[in-house]
This record gives sequence, structure tokens and C-alpha cells, in this order.
Amino acid sequence: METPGNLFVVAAPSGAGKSSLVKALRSFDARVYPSVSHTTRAPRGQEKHGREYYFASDAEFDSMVGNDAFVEWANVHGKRYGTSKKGIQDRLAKGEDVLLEIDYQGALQVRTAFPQAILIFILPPSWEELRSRLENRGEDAPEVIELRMKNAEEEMAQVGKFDFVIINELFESALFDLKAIIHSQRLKYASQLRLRSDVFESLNLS
Ligand SMILES: Nc1ncnc2c1ncn2[C@@H]1O[C@H](COP(=O)(O)OP(=O)(O)OP(=O)(O)O)[C@@H](O)[C@H]1O
Ligand SMILES: Nc1nc2c(ncn2[C@@H]2O[C@H](COP(=O)(O)O)[C@@H](O)[C@H]2O)c(=O)[nH]1
Repeated sequence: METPGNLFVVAAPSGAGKSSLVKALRSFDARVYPSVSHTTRAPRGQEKHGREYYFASDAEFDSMVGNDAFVEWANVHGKRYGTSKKGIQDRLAKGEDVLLEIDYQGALQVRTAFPQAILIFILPPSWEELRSRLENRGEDAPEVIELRMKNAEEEMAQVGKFDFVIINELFESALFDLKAIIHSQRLKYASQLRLRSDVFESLNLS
């Protein structure tokens, strides 16, 4: 589907730092709207329904799948996660930029539905650092961390299918890269035309 807004998709193995990067990006750039996914996993400590996720029962999730309400959904680490159509289509149609923070299976489904989507993969600098970030985050039980580390092997093998790769070693440097990717997409001709139609008209270019 062609839309006036940019659709950015950020994927990474759990613990690589995508939520931290997207949160930091948002503090500089209110023009990119992060979509809130639905999930069947339980909320963590401070998470709120409608803020980090819409927490859904299996039956509610089944019903959304049955009603074709998702742009994409996938089983990730034993739970289901999905991006609702309702959450993103209106914004994209209005010309707003939307960012999805999802796993690689969902990212590849999004590319099928929105071929112009920009797919960004975040890598940790090493396996040791990935484990240490998951452990230090202190949110997941040891068996959950083991499962996420195991799944990271398959996830990282997908990196070549993405348009951009960011290595999140130094946080500020990774954030700079993410901002640069987003900015470069906005500088493309079509986006400029949309955002600065006043300039294009005054120069008789439109
Ligand atoms: N560059 C970095 N250096 C050191 N620690 C980092 C860096 N980036 C993120 N972290 C830390 O690593 C932990 C995992 O980060 P975060 O929760 O953002 O990962 P994630 O990829 O969103 O994981 P998940 O997919 O499980 O939500 C957090 O404690 C975060 O503060
Ligand atoms: N395919 C999708 N994956 C999603 C979505 N929302 C989040 N995720 C991914 O799930 C894992 C685990 O997240 P966590 O919050 O439980 O740590 C992570 O890779 C997310 O990116 C979604 O809507 N679709």
C-alpha cells in the first residue's frame, strides 16, 4: 500500500536496545509516532495497558486475527504480538511518520504490505553484551533470558534482509545513526514536496 507518511520498522533481538533508542528518539522528534502493539504476554513491572502495549487475552487476540485486524502478527518468545491496522493506517494516510518496534517476522510481513517501508535492524556489539543487558535490565526470569538468547541466533541471521543496520555499542552513536536514517528519508523528494509545498509552489516546481 502506498501512503504519504513514512513507515519505519525497527527490529532487533531482545535486549539489543531498540526500545531505549526509540524512546530517546521520541524525546527529540515528536513527528515520528510509535505504534502500540497488542500482545498476549503479561505486563512487566511499570508497564501500562495502552502505553507500552495493549495487553490482550488469547481469546481477544484470536478474535483480532479472525477479523483481519492486524497488519502483521507473530509468535515471539512463546507469546503473540501484533500491530493493528487501525493503529497505523489513519496516521500514514494523513502523512504522519509511524515507527514500529517489532520482531523480524513482523518486519518482513510489513514489507509485503507496505513495500516502501524502511526496515532497520539493531545489533548488539557482542553476545556477552546482549546477555549482560538482558540480565541487568532485571525484568525477565533466567529461563526467559535463556530463551531470548537462543532466539537471538535466528533473529540475527535475518540482518541481511534489512535496509539499514545500526550497531548499538555506544548509545549516543546508535541514536545519531537512527536519527540520520529517519532524516534522510524525510529529505527524499516526495517527502519534501509534502512537507514544504509552500516552497515548491513559490518556486513554481509543483
Ligand atoms: N548502548 C547501550 N549500552 C548499554 N546498555 C544499553 C544500551 N542500549 C540499551 N541498553 C540497556 O540494555 C537493556 C535492554 O534495552 P531495551 O529494553 O531497550 O532492549 P529491547 O531491544 O527493546 O528489548 P525487548 O525487545 O526485550 O523489549 C536496557 O536495560 C537498556 O537500558
Ligand atoms: N511481530 C511483532 N513483534 C513485536 C511486536 N511488538 C513487540 N514485538 C517484539 O516482541 C519481542 C519481545 O518484546 P518484549 O516487550 O516482550 O520484550 C521484541 O522483539 C519486540 O520487538 C509486534 O507488534 N509485532
